[in-house]
Amino acid sequence: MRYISTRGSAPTLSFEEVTLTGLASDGGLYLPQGWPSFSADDIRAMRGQPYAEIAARVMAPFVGDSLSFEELRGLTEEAYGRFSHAAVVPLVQLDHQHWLMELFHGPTLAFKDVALQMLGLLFETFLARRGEQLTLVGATSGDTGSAAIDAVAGRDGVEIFMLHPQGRISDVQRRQMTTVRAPNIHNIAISGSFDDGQAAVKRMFTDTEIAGKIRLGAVNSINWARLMAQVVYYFTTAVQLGAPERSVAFSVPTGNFGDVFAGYVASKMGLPVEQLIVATNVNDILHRALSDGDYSAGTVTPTAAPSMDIQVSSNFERLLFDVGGRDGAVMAEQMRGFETSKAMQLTNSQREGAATRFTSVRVDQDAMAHSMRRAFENSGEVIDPHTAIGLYAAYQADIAPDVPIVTLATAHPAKFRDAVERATGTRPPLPTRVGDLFAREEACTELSGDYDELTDFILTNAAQAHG
Ligand SMILES: Cc1ncc(COP(=O)(O)O)c(C=O)c1O
Ligand SMILES: N[C@@H](CCOP(=O)(O)O)C(=O)O
Repeated sequence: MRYISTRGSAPTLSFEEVTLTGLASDGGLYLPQGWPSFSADDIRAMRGQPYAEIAARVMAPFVGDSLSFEELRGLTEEAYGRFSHAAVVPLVQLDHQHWLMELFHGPTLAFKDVALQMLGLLFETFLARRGEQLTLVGATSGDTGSAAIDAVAGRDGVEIFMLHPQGRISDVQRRQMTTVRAPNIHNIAISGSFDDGQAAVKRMFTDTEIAGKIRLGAVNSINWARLMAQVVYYFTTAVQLGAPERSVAFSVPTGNFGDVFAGYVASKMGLPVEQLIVATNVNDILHRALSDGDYSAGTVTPTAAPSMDIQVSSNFERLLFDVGGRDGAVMAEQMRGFETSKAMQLTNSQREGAATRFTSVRVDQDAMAHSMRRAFENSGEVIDPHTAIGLYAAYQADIAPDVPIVTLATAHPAKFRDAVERATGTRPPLPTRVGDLFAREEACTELSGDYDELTDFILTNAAQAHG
């Protein structure tokens, strides 16, 4: 399997190279040259298999010859052995048509663990094999940060600089990052939004001065391996609900468009996906883009679902490239325009291509709170604000009554205790695996977010730069 950039002028790479590279040197995102496909028999044969086995089967065509199947299965067993639920990603039925896919049983209580536990092991395996080191840079609106830090803390060959928007994430999210003590972990709080942090991180990957000094790697979903690992749970869930004989719809709380894009990949691989419902909060660039072609970024509004407070959705570029005819030159031109004006109009072929699989719903703060209350009162389920947005959209969407609709429960409610308590009157306790979070000491550097200040800080503190 080879990987190509959405902007057409970066070198094509193997899976091992793409995992260690992150963003393409032309500023684009890497995608497989073609989509692997599974037959109905392949999908049927997944029924009853453990999560780690299905994960290895789904990832194998993407990994190609970078790992043998046995090596890959060894890694999936190790990664998913760290989850606190035997099913890894269990399903909970709410009523005759609605299910929750619980993605928060990993070490840091959000869906990011599913991919980042795997990515940490991939980094370790590939770097040891090459005898190389990697400096990871990432931006987080709350969950990627802690999952990435947990996945690499104390590991050889990697260090991480994680940027979060100061004051715009929950206390639990912040402490899950800043209380981890290991010499290879650097937390940075910047003034501004997640979008500001993500823009700085992306710029670092095309900065030749940095490339001359350290090797950078990505933990955000700009890294293809992140998305690959997220494709798996669409398969494990759909086969439990009757695939390949039965089609399933998914409602996905969306920000950076990574999780829902993984669902799109699953459908390209042959999984019968009825529809992908993109659920946004009031930071609704994706809803506007999918409903009337207007992809224009406004300022980010802080909400009670802070992990989705995103206006520039990185992975949307992957979708536009794929549905728009995979023309790197056209995509590069379109994205250059967007980077200058922060606005673009989707072409007709992009709109039509997206409409074949995606629909969208914008969920405001009142609807989100109503959704948390309704889940609690009707089913006794305490759900977090992000999941509530997905579930609200699931009930709004126009899906035939015999099609199961699965909402991705992307975070544990305890991560957002204040918002959950306000909506439901119930304060979820912290699970024991993070029980002493508020007794631990925090460590974090505060920076303005200015690009030169950030890169100076990274180059001054990166062990690799001095190694
Ligand atoms: C809890 C939670 N839900 C939903 C999302 C949105 O996912 P994505 O950015 O992949 O669209 C995020 C952040 O990514 C998140 O942390
Ligand atoms: N919601 C994310 C934002 C980063 O998205 P990613 O999937 O590209 O890492 C977060 O919680 O940090």
